[in-house]
Amino acid sequence: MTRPETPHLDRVAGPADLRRMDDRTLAHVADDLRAEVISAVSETGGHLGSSLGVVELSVAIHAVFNTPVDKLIWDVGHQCYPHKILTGRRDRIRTLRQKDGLSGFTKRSESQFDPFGAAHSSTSISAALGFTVGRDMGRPTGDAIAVIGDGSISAGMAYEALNNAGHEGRRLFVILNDNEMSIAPPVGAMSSYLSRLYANEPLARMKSLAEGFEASLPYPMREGAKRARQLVTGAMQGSGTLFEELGFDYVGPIDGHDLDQLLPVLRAARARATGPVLIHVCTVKGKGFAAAEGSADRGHGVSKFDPVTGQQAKSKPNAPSYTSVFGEALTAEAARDSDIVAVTAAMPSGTGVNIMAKRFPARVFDVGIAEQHGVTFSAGMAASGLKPFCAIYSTFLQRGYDQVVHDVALQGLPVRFAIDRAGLVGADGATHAGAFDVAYLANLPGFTVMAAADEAELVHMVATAAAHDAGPIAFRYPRGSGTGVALPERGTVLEIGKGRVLREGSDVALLSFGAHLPEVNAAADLLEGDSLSVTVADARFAKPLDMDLIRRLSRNHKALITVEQGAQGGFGAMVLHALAAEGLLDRGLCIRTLTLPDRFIEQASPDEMYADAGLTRFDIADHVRRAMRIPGKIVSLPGRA
Ligand SMILES: Cc1ncc(C[n+]2csc(CCOP(=O)(O)OP(=O)(O)O)c2C)c(N)n1
Ligand SMILES: CC(=O)[C@@H](O)[C@H](O)COP(=O)(O)O
Ligand SMILES: [Mg+2]
Repeated sequence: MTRPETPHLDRVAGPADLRRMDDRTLAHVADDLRAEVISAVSETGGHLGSSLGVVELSVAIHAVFNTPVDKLIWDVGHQCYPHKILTGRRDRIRTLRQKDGLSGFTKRSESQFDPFGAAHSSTSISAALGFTVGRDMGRPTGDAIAVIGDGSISAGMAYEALNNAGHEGRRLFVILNDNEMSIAPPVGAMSSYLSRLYANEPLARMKSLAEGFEASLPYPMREGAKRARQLVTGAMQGSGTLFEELGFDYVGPIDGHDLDQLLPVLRAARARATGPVLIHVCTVKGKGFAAAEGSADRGHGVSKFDPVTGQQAKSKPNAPSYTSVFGEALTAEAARDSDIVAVTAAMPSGTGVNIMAKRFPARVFDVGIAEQHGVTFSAGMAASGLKPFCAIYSTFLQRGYDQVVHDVALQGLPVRFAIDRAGLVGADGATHAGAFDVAYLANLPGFTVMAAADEAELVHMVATAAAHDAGPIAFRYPRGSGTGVALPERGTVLEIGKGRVLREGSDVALLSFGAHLPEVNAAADLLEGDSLSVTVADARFAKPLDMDLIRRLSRNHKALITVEQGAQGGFGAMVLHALAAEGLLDRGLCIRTLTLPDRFIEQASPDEMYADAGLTRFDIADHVRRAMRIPGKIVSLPGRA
């Protein structure tokens, strides 16, 4: 595919080159940069819309601030592609999100221009404040600049940071990148508040710096700023913006695609700020690429596409996604039981609850990026007698863990946790890999923890969760397509704590928990080729464990191997504890617990990631052969500790 001509961008090896350019040239660089982002992402897929929205902002920040001495922290980091191109990574930008390629997020190990890694939202202001303290305590660090989106600033953590930063009063820059979009349209009172500020155009007031700041702006912006200040002050009857009430100087809103506004405002702020400043920048998600700007999610996450038409490459899966099966099954249960409600934290389509929302809009709640609140809100609804399904990705639920423990588990409330993206997810990499949920849930008293081996099992688990009022219950399932099994007309309520045996053998028992079952079955086939007689069982439950099944497997086989798509401390650990407690390990049973290794797995395709983790069918078979001491058959498994 022909690549765009980018003569101005070609002159930029790093931000220092931007600082030598005049403002007109910077505008040309921005145009080239936009073309380069579109061209690169058309080959890799990724977070296109957010990156296109900050092209001018990326140029302006690097042109005005002294990065990497000044610390630029992108919230979430999904909008960092222009930043990567400008900071010496252009030659690798077409490896984005691939094995051994550039991360799709900021990453400390990748560049000195990424001072703080991210991928989960709303951390940037806290991290930036940390850098300012480092600076003020003599560390070799300059200014700290956090760039945070209107979606991400709706999270509790961002308010905690604003509150603390306003109180600290240290010189700190927060740039609010307001594109009036999250992944879905943003929700909540904060979003409405920002829209009202947005409506107060034209721009600029800055309470303590106001006169000097306005004087430093070029005419006619100076006049606009003065007018806006009077207008806003009048309109708000003398009160400041929320940010000012929190101790920040507020500048804005300004047009984030106009370098003639961005550059002078950033320069003035940099020259004059003595305390925390919030610069409110309005941008368009997907800016400059019609297919992105015109799509419902503004090109938030795209697969490879035609850079001219924007047409995305669509793979044709031969099975529905787990997410859509969950959404349909939940909707079917909700149709039968009007007490069922659902909660999502800003991911209605990612979690599939949008399917229920179409039919029962009043019973589906998008709380914004607010996992902690989402969990306790669900707990409150459960306490009132409703049946909440709290649908949150495995890694994002980590953020609501104390709420899971303190508000749900401790009170024994029947919140149903639908945990999508369990296991390795591919291109988003380690930050989004759902590795820990079994370990962090199965140790909680009273919790029931299930994992779906295929999409039909998922339907049964939704029915089981709907029927389960005895306490909290969770079911996990992976990203992507199911296995293609036939789906039941209606889910069957599973007996709590009962697994199932899928094939009976006598030498070795493979006890699978969750969606790795096809790989476990394939390993069993390999082992049967070695004349081993193999039992394959699907545990279904990590808690409570099916002790009858585990006793039987441990007594009737020479080896018992557990397999799961999760970290150490999860299902295998539960089985080991139970076996040890019953003295079943004392009789020479050979047992192995196959989990993800004790390290983070870098981005690649899910299959490549499981190979890296040592969890392919060949790895499983080799573990069995080693356990059974069958030398000579073992395939080498280098370095997978
Ligand atoms: C804790 C957490 N929850 C959910 C997400 C998923 N997520 C990634 S980007 C995003 C929307 C962010 O919106 P905004 O900050 O406005 O940035 P924009 O995409 O509009 O540029 C969401 C919900 C996440 N990364 N982290
Ligand atoms: C940046 C972010 O957190 C989301 O956009 C995430 O990449 C979505 O992942 P899925 O594609 O699995 O929904
Ligand atoms: Mg946004």
